[in-house]
Amino acid sequence: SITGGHTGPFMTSDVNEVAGKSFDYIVVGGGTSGCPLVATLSKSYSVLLVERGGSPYGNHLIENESSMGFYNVPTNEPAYFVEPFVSEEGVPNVRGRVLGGTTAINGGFYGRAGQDFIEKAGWDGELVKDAYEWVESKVVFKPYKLIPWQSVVKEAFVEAGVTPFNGYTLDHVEGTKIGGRIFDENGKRHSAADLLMSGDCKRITVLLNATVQNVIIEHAGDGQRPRAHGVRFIKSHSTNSDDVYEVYLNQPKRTGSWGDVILSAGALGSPQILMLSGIGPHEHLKHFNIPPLIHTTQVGNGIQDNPGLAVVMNMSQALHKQSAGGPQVEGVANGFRIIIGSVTAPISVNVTVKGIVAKVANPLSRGVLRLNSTDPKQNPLVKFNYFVEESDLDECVEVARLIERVARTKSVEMYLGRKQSRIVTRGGSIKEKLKEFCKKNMMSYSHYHGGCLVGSVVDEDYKVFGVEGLRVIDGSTLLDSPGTNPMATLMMLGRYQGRKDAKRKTWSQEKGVISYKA
Ligand SMILES: Cc1cc2nc3c(=O)[nH]c(=O)nc-3n(C[C@H](O)[C@H](O)[C@H](O)COP(=O)(O)OP(=O)(O)OC[C@H]3O[C@@H](n4cnc5c(N)ncnc54)[C@H](O)[C@@H]3O)c2cc1C
Repeated sequence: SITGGHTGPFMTSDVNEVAGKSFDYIVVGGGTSGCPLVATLSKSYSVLLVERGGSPYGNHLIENESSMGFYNVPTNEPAYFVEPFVSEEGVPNVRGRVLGGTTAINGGFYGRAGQDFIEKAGWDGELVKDAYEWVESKVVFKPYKLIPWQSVVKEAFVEAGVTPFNGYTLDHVEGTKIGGRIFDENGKRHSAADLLMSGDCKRITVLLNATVQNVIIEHAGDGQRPRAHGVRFIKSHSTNSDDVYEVYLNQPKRTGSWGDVILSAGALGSPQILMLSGIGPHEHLKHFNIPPLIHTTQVGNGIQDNPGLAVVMNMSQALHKQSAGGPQVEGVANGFRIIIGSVTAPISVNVTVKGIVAKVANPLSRGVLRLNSTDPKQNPLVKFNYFVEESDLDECVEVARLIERVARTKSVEMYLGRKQSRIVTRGGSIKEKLKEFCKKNMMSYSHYHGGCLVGSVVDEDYKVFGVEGLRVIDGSTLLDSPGTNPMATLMMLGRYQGRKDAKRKTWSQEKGVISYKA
């Protein structure tokens, strides 16, 4: 079933069940931040969630840890739950296209952001703690036991100097740790979609397989700021792009107050929808004949990705047989500047490879996102500008050195039965050579974020500057990488902002509402 047998919210792919109706809130994108946000808002308001993908439930490629990574086979099939994209510098990447968003396709490793990140974001520490705990009580699990490769890298990280060993912890602490994960002891994935079940299901409507094209924004005409009134969407899998549907926000009686349209469509999706709604650089929008509404060069700016490296282990055939699995152990090294982990990834049925992967935790290079087309189903153009800041390349050299140190530890040698040959420093250990190695072999760690930065595109309440009733809550708003893996903090953010809204608005208690009609 669409909810995997859970008693969940009403879910439909039938646009006619939703078109023309109105809700207190409309959330666009049922991903990492969107699902906890909807669940939380539903305690006080009626909420529509519009998601371009389908349901994750019953899909064994999503649900089973042992299938993890099979989806990495690039496909341009439009209904597939993994959407590939390639940055303008030619680096391949993926994004989730399914309820649960990227938590339905990711490695599932869960770790909170550090205190300094929370403080810099200006969030309320107590509310943040409550929000993390809420998420953790529902979808986060302590590894039942470490799989062999994870036990080996745990020892190897410590041997390579990633110390101390911190045991099991969800905190962002220096050294080696066993972290949380969204796979339970049976290897079943619990994506952000599961969080919807914790909402008031009677007040949640989930529209699947519907792609939002733009936000409906109207000028009041009396000197007031323009206001979001609803969204326009199309069927994700229809070839007839002329069929456009609308859905609206409620306006409570007697108050001038409205709910919001909230974009939670991720670092690629949210800036794209803002531009398609006329909010962005005017020259760029003009090029696509999009009626400009608010001129801001900031939308799409500041997008970032963490460059990383991966080394695949040279090993015997017998070891190839272990089933695939997500990371359980992570190292926080070089004064929080490097994150190191490992994977067991499938390359075909019954054959997996083992690798060590690491990323530059806080890159300084920033890129830009622009439209490719007015079709919301097309990926926008993204340029991350990897290594445009020389210091990121210097950090990548340290990443390379650390990976090689780990790969050549006794712990790894004993397990694999052979010493790993030099990979990174084969061409010489001179820094310039290592920089070349990094440029040639860098990969994305898929922790990309930014594009609707707090302070530039949205204010500290995540409201889009210049428009009433429009907000963005997802990875596109992050000013910096949380350093560690971002999923925990983005699920927390959805919960956190939902709770802040419950405090901010009391109008929902009113019975009567009048619906806005275009
Ligand atoms: C392969 C991979 C492995 C990763 N591993 C980890 C890990 O182990 N641990 C970790 O912490 N992080 C990991 N990450 C990163 C993490 O998963 C993401 O940073 C995070 O999930 C992004 O959350 P988000 O809410 O910003 O976007 P998403 O979760 O991607 O949500 C966006 C949602 O919006 C929908 N959407 C987009 N456009 C539209 C539209 N126009 N209309 C309707 N719906 C729309 C999408 O389908 C999607 O469901 C990984 C990422 C990848 C790609």
